[in-house]
Amino acid sequence: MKVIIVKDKLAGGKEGFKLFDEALKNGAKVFGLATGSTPVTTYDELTASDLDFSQSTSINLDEYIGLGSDHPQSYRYFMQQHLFNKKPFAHSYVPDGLNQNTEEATKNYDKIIEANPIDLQILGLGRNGHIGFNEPGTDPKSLTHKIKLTQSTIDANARFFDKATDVPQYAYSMGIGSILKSKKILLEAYGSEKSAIVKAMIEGPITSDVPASYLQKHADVTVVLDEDAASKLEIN
Ligand SMILES: N[C@@H]1[C@@H](O)[C@H](O)[C@@H](COP(=O)(O)O)O[C@@H]1O
Repeated sequence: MKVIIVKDKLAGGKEGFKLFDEALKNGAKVFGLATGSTPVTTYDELTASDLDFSQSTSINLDEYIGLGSDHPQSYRYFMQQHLFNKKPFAHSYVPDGLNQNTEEATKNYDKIIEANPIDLQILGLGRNGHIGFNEPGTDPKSLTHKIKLTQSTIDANARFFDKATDVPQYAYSMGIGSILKSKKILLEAYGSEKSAIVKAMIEGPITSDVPASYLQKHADVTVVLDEDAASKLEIN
């Protein structure tokens, strides 16, 4: 893993932008995208730039089950607000949270990922080490699946909802196996509340207790951290 430590998330957004810029210039066609507060500064850099994604495809990691594209907390809505409305892609895929037929929803999404191999995947990091919504214990070979969110994830995401009981309990998520098939991976993490899990991801054993630790097996991962998120690392 290549680790880049920057002062703050604004500087992190610039590092993230560089990877998108470079990938696009090197012919990347498919971008795997993430939600959460972490990638926002990278998306801000992208929308402020003259990069053109109108011939590109985007595939998002995950979506809450039960929330449609017009729900302000759905990940489709988030992506429209933070990126797609300002920087359109030729095709933008997000799992269909309103499709209650798990078999159909997950298989459809796997077909999309198979037909569009991801050149660059951007990831955030859950406080319990999840990537996408792949909670601890998820099979490292997993494809798209329905997942029951852990209480820690529901609590962490409750800040975006009126009350904790409004947070959906289930989500569809691209699997760890699919994430690891991406050609290049960029993971960003900011803030001291991520420092322990960042250390476990980079310096700890590869274990299903910390899904992000599987990234140690991938040949081309760049981790962008601010000083707080990096504060527990040995290299610091
Ligand atoms: N499914 C998303 C993840 O993809 C994201 O990485 C995580 C961290 O969120 P944040 O970036 O706001 O810390 O939150 C959610 O659970």
